[in-house]
Amino acid sequence: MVDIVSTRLQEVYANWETRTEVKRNPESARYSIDELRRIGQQSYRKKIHDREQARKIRQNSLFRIKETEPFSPLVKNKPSFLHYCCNSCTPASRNLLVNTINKQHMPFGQNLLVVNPGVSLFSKVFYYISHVSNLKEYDYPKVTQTVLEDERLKDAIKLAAWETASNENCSEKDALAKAKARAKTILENMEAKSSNLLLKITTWLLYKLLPCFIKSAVVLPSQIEMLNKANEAGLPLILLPLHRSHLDYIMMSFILVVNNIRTPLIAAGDNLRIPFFGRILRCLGAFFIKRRIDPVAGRKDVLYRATLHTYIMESLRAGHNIEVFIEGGRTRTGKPCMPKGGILSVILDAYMDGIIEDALLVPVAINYDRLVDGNFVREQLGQPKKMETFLSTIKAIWSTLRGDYGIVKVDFCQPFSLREMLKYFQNQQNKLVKTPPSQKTLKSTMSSSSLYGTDVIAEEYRLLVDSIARHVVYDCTSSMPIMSTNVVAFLLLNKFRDGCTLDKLVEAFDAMRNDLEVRDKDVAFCGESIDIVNHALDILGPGLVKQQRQEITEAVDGQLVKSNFITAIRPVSILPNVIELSYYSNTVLTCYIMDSVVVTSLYAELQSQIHDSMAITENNITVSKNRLIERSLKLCDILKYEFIFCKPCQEIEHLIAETIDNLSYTDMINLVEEVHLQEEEWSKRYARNFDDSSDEEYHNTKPRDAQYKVNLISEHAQRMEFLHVLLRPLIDTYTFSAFTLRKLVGRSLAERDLVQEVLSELKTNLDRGIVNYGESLCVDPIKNSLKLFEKWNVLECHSQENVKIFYLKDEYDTDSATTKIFDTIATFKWTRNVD
Ligand SMILES: CCCCCCCCCCCCCCCC(=O)SCCNC(=O)CCNC(=O)[C@H](O)C(C)(C)COP(=O)(O)OP(=O)(O)OC[C@H]1O[C@@H](n2cnc3c(N)ncnc32)[C@H](O)[C@@H]1OP(=O)(O)O
Repeated sequence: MVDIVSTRLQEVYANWETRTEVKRNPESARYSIDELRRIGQQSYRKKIHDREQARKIRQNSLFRIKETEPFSPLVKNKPSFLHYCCNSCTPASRNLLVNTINKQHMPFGQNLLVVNPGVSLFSKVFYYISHVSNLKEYDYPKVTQTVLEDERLKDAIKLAAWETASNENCSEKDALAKAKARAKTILENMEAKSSNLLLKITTWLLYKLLPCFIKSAVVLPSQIEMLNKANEAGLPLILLPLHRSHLDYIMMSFILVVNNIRTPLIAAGDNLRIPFFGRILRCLGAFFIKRRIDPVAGRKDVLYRATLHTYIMESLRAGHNIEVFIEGGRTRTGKPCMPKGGILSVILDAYMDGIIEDALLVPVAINYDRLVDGNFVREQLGQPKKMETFLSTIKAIWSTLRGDYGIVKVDFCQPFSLREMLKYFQNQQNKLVKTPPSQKTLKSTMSSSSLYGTDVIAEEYRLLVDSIARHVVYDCTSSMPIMSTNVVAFLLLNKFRDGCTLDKLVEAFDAMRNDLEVRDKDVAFCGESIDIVNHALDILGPGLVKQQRQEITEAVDGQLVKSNFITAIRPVSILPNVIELSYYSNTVLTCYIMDSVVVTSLYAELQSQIHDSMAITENNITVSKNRLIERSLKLCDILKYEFIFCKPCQEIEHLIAETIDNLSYTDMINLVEEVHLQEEEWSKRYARNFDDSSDEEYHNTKPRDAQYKVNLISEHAQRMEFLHVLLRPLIDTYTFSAFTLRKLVGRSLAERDLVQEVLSELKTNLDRGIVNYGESLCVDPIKNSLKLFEKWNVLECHSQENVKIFYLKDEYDTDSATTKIFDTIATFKWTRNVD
């Protein structure tokens, strides 16, 4: 247990040791500039080289290594399954399958859909039934009574009764009875009733059904072992997955059940409380919560909050594990959403109130070759979400069973101790605020009134919950399995938008595969790149990617000679298909986000000085590092609701500086050190990069500027353009959202209408060729941009009958003021005339 926690902490703050070493031993910070540059470049290149070597070794000895692993017995090759899969898929997929499933393990994990037949005759004939019936059972205590008897809930009931009595003019006794009945109903509608029997039946059913539409469900054996250890630690596990599909919670529970780990209670939106299925979900661990906690905006539903709060607290006390989809819904864009802190804050409350001694938080990332739930294109083009019904669920299940969705990969991150995490944040806060630790302690005494924590929440506490939530989402994103379809979609949209040959695509795929491994990403495919690319193209299908066999003829001695066939590949880059393709591509975008931010800022900086045509002709364009950092910071601020750029414990400025250094190591930009930088200054800055960010001495020394020369050699210019293109669709969305603000001058608009205005502005400009990317027409980023304008105090929003109404703040209620906002964002839009 201690191991898990300490490893986690080691991982999270891995390079501190190196930094502290530089700090402890100032001699090491006194290298010459050249030496430091050389060390930086060498270590970067060595990393790439080591990765490449490791990859080769892994590829050659993959199965030998796996055979010696201690976790193999559960999985065994089962001919009927392989036969079924191979018959139901295309030749390319079959190749990939034979490469992978035929072995005991997938090279990138273990396929959980395959079961060892066992030794007895019964288990050989009825291996699934035998396997499922031997699975471990757990006690899932109900907490109804303890919740209803909780003193704080009783207080909330009295408070709600008092409010009703004063508002509705009824007697206190009647109001109290009403409030009590309501609390009971809320609890009945909410609570889970996990049943071992139903879990086993469902597991058996899933063994039968999952292979109909997915080829394999892969997870690393070492992660399962880690979870098993954590499960045995006697602390509640808080599973925090990112949410992509309805299959997420099914896969999560399935993995836990088949590995004999206690299944959690899962916070499910009450839109899933549909007839029949709702009951089943409840018996499989779902507890239903309102998606929006206060139905009437501005009025807190005290009774509901208190019931939910107490229910979670008591469930934790009773030893349940909890699973929360921290984003509060499925991502519609393929990028992670910003986390919600409500339920996480209750878990923190449970620790602070001493109800649990600690909890293990487990970030989880799940990814699919193809999304089972169809796509979100309708919603992203402004149509309202269709609510789940009994009939729609049946239809969805039926169409899912007939589909081919490839591989599912689940990645469990290392659990981290809530207590350790809080201790760390507390230390950070103490250092920052410089108050004696005794005054800053987070461990509160039992809070007297903790109605969902609301009346005791300090801003500091909110930030703390928020930081943990962001940390979790960051961790999940970093370890998100990258599927073959993600890479292919990413390359097609950003590198080969006008099409390419299959050979070119495979070449680029290979290069990106290496690059992703260098970046420590979880690449969820193996085998020959050509097979993988074909598999991805099959899975994406002709709706998203067009493939055409073309005959190439050559003229020899004036005569046409028949030669080769080539396959031409072309992404379907028109609306609405391109939005779906960008969903798959966006998973990879998060891996390149910092590079793209810096390069986009570099373009913005160049745009402001591009009039110097002499510099271009002489191939002597330079930019200042500080200006680049400044612009990058601005861009990060603009896109702060789109991406979590770094962990809350990291400083974004450092990350940007590091990205600039990395770009210079790849020679895309070259440091012109002689111009401004003194040796001593460089040493200091280098030491600062390795330093604990809280060190006062370094905070107070503002580093001097450095100049970088942009390398215009074609290879580097192409790479730069590629990184630049990645953010252009989003920047277009934000620019036109800012442009539309002028429609609010002197009036207000409902959120839906405002979003429609931005969409139609984008559509008009897409038709005119001013907007180049169809994927810019996307509701989620538009809503995020409105959130940004609210944060910038440009927009104000109030709710009227649960509809958000937007209007401009007084100081921005003019054309010129809105134009300023537009200009701020449009700086990052590379205009055609200089393109
Ligand atoms: C073996 C085979 C098995 C098969 C397999 C079966 C599986 C069978 C299970 C099915 C299971 C389905 C699962 C579906 C998956 C979903 O349905 S995902 C959707 C539902 N889940 C979630 O949303 C979870 C995450 N969401 C939250 O935690 C949200 O905060 C809530 C609780 C939903 C509320 O959201 P909201 O109304 O938008 O309000 P929000 O702004 O978040 O804040 C609410 C309150 O929380 C508190 N709060 C919020 N942020 C903070 C903070 N940073 N610090 C402190 N307090 C905070 C405050 O009290 C706040 O109130 P105010 O003081 O602001 O008034």
